Amino acid sequence: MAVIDKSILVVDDNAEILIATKMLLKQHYKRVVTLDNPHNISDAMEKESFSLILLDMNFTRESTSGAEGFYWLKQIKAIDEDAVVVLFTAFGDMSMAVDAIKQGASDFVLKPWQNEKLLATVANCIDLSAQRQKSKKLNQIAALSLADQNRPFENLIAKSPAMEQVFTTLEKAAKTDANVLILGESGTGKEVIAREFHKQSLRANDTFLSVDMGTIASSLFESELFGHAKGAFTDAKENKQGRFELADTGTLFLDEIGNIPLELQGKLLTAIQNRVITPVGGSKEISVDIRLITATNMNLYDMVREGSFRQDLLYRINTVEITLPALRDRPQDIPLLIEFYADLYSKKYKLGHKTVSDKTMAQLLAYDWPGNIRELQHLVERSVILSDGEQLQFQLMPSQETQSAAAQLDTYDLADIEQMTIERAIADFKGNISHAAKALGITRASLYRKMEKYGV
Ligand SMILES: Nc1ncnc2c1ncn2[C@@H]1O[C@H](COP(=O)(O)OP(=O)(O)OP(=O)(O)O)[C@@H](O)[C@H]1O
Repeated sequence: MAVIDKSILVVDDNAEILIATKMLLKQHYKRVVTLDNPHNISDAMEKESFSLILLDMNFTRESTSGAEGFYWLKQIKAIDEDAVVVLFTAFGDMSMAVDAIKQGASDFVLKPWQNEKLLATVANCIDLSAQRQKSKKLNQIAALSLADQNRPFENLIAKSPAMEQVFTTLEKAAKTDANVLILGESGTGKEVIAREFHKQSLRANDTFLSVDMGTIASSLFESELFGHAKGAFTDAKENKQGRFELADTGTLFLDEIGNIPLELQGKLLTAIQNRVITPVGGSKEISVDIRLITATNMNLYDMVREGSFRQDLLYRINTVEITLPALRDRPQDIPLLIEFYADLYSKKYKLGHKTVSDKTMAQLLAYDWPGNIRELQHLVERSVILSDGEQLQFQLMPSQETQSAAAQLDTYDLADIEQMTIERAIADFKGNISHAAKALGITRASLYRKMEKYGV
């Protein structure tokens, strides 16, 4: 019979019981650790993770109340609330069993035990806990992916020669586990390409987890990435897995990698190098198997020169490096993208087929597209909704000069001033949302909210 790669801890003051359980369990489980003194439990748990702990209920001679078992159960749960504990007692009764389960034990075994029954209980509890862990992980992934569910589509429009180069690299590198760095202006499709890498990789059937480092408060970076132990800080009410652990066996996409503060860059480097993380407030290292893809619209090479990005981290994440062309540099794709989104939004809003006149298309081709495909997508959506008749009309963003003149308009309306300032910042930073948000003194997330509000 195959031995399962799991560790089990048995705690009992009776040496014969320890020997007997060890001999029995060793035939089925790779590692069985025994302790005759419950005071050593926390040390043992610090050193390794156990899939199950078999715990005696009475340690002091003459003791039959089970109170000690309940005490140690509580201690174990305080160290790891997900620990699977099966209690052992010679004096079990139903009410004690119910109490033990209420206090977090997974099951109860009466001594003397029948080997078959003990093995079945251990196997069931381990299975149940694995299922619980899996569904906990899926729930956390589902919560994180809620925003993704609103993505209108997964298609990729790219026929231009500039994008061909990108696809050649993608085809060569997708099936390897090499780290990938995707560079490019905001809205050029970095996340779309990262997803494509995942879809074409050997991990395609596993999780793709995207984390926008631009929207996480810097005080929470570490716990978001590496997780935290219960009690690690005031709000840490329970153990929480970080994004590295949630993406285990899949792909982790760290967007806006340039936003990671220097102090965390070293920790990130260690995690990527060793594929091992330690949750905040935790003492145990956890191995993670992830494929790392990162992206940014910042110039990481300049940041290395300025000392705000670690060179060793850059060389670790850029094994494969792709720079996505700006939309203005792939004009062949503009008509295809406009057609695609016009069709998508016409169907979405049930507004009938829409077309673009040659004159309008010429204007669109000559336009600079500072916000790249994201801007095109929003413009087409707005145009589908607002254009009268079958032909689409567009309101293109005024040039920087017109924008500056507009900013000097004499108005006291705060909302107007806010909108103008936002438009000016976006134009000044050529659609780079991170830089514009920084200049405006707000987060990227709140800049996006304001852009939505003003229809920028
Ligand atoms: N090739 C493409 N075909 C169709 N739509 C695309 C393509 N590339 C990107 N898009 C769309 O453009 C929008 C912006 O793409 P994405 O979020 O991937 O850009 P980004 O470069 O990651 O932006 P940011 O730097 O702001 O995070 C998305 O709505 C995406 O669906």
